Amino acid sequence: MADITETAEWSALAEHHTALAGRHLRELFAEDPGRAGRMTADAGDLHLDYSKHRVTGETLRLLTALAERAGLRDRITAMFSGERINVSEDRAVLHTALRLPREAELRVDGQDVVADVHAVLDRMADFAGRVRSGEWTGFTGKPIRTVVNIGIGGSDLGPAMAYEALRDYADAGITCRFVSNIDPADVTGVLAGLDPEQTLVIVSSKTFGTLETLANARAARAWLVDRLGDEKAVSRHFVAVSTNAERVAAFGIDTGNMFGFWDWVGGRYSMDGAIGLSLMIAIGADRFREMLAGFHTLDEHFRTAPFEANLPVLMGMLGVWYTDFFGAQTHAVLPYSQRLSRFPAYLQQLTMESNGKSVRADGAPVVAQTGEIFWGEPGTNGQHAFYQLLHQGTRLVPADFIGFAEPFEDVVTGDGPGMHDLLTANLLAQTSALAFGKTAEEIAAEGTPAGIVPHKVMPGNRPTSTILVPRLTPSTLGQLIALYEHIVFVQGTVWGIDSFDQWGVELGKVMAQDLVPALTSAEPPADAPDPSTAALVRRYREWRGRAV
Ligand SMILES: O=P(O)(O)OC[C@H]1O[C@H](O)[C@H](O)[C@@H](O)[C@@H]1O
Repeated sequence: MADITETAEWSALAEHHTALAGRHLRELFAEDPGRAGRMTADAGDLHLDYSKHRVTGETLRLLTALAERAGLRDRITAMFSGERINVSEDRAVLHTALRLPREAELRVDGQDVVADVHAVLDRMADFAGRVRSGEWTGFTGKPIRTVVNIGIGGSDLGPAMAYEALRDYADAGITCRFVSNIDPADVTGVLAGLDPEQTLVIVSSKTFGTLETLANARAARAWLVDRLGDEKAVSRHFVAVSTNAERVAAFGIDTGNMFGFWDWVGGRYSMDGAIGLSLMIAIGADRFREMLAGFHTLDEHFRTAPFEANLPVLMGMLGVWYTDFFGAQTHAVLPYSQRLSRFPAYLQQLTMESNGKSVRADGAPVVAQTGEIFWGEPGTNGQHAFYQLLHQGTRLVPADFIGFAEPFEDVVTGDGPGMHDLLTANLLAQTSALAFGKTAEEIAAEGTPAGIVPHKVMPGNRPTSTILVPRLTPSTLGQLIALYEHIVFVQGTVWGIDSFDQWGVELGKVMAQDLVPALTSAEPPADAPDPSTAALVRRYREWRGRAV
């Protein structure tokens, strides 16, 4: 694989960065006010304003040239057609197939992928419909009122985030709860107060071998059997989502109540397939399909739009710009929507598990910084917590602001304004303040004492994307998720890494299993992986009243 940093396109960007790095967004706007109108792009219902970035038209031209040079065009074709681009696991990467319309055609190794996807969706829709209508009952004949999804990572974050995002559309009186952590406080807290007769547990695990999920599932099964007094109750209250039927059966869940997916769907790319069953039960199959159509809209945009008007390409390459040329370490994502409170956490897995790699797909070391550190909180909460650092800290933190024109339901008291307009005013104020700041002269002119002026200077020149969306719906949520999936893909392509494996999480899992006996054995353990850990094991055992 060629070294991307040795290409003429990379060098051109490095030179351009030297020329541009000292320029302020104030100057860039003063010289070219038209950039506000020009530096926007639309995809589906998403409107992106990227004019408040430290870029000129030339930067964009150079960034898209780098994307071309990295082979992005061919990589897009390869992914969408089912080539095995996940090389370290020798798998195709076809989450985009999960949202292909029924009439689409895609065969991989002779297999009709679209037919397979829709067969599962139809089974999910049938099951979800029966649960929603009350036709599917619990063991004692009562309808289901609460769905508990047990899973972790990609088998939790997607549905948990999306359920929260779309809970206003949950119209069948069924609520969802999510259990992920192996901390017993999680499962205990979630099950507390639930009526087992009206609770459906979905055990979600691609591998069905994940320690946390199996431990939580056993805990939930024990709770159910204990309360209902009959093992036979399990088949009415437990269903599974997995790629591994054998393990599902071994756990004691009827594989007739299992919803499958395939090894070509990565865990963090799976919430729009069977892993979304809890969400589908909450909002119904029609809404779920609207979400899939939203995903597909962005897929088609990514596949076909020219790079200079392509949202994932633009945003992905802007991330490369700040990561590799400005040395930015992190990337804030700031949804101005309480409903998207779990979106940053969802994006952390999507982006950081995908692109947090130090070797390229060919096994050679990477040649540039990879993997932006994603973080964020919904606005306006973040404003009263960490925005101080965004505005006046020493670090450059590019940020995505996501806002919606229409609330699901506004609150207006007295003569208004409504709370939603106040929310949006805050979003716009923040991006403007971050970009343009406030100079010492402006602050002094307000009569500020000289000693205080430096404290109040707002440096500005802090780059942001603003994504405006008409309203948060199943479709626009699907569009937003697909946008970030493809941003990850664009960056992974430039960095030359396999964005679809996650070998880095394995060692800790194995070591945890090895440490269990050291913590629990009757006799003091003979060894530990290292002296520090040995000392901590001793202290833990002491406090647990075990022999040391
Ligand atoms: O769905 P599962 O097989 O239970 O896996 C759950 C999660 O655990 C793994 O450790 C991976 O890091 C994640 O990518 C995955 O989503």
